[in-house]
Amino acid sequence: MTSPKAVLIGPPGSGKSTVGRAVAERLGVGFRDTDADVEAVAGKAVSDIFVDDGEERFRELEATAVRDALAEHDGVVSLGGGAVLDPATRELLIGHFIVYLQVGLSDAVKRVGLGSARPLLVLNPRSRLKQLMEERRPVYESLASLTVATDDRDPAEIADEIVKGLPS
Ligand SMILES: Nc1ncnc2c1ncn2[C@@H]1O[C@H](COP(=O)(O)OP(=O)(O)O)[C@@H](O)[C@H]1O
Ligand SMILES: O=C(O)C1=C[C@@H](OP(=O)(O)O)[C@@H](O)[C@H](O)C1
Ligand SMILES: [Mg+2]
Repeated sequence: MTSPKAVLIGPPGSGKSTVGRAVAERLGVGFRDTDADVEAVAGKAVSDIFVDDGEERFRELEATAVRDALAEHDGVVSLGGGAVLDPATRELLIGHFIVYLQVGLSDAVKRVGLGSARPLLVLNPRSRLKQLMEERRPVYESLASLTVATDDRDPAEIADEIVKGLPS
């Protein structure tokens, strides 16, 4: 049975997509990002799915993308920040090696910027991000096999720490 070497979770701007790719490179394995998988299935960007079809439809596509990635992929998988809100997804994550990337509000705000690529943060990004981070922190903490701080650290250093922390 295939199983990912690591599954990255954490809020938007914690670096899941960037660091996940770097971890996969270090391990010489493939990388999957469930947002990219959703975009491939829908044939459009996450932000367009939110606008055209609504968040609920995005969450359905996301739950399926996560389920498929966990079942099929034996490299590194990065989830979207909100994927863990789905109870069925949380259930499927049990038993996997889950890496929680921690980030403080000010680094997260700097990293996500003011662009519209993250539709949940289009209106008032700083306060929305603060709210999301506070609501979700207990969920991320409850799932984590390994927690890695990312503030004031570059992706290479974070990826090295994750590789060192993987089970042998
Ligand atoms: N540790 C880091 N330090 C500085 N910038 C980072 C770091 N990790 C990611 N970034 C940058 O922050 C932005 C968001 O990163 P991304 O990997 O998309 O985060 P996530 O997938 O968790 O939302 C990208 O522009 C990325 O280059
Ligand atoms: O936190 C969220 O609910 C979301 C995070 C995004 O992914 P990143 O965490 O990779 O930015 C993306 O899945 C979508 O915009 C919703
Ligand atoms: Mg991402």
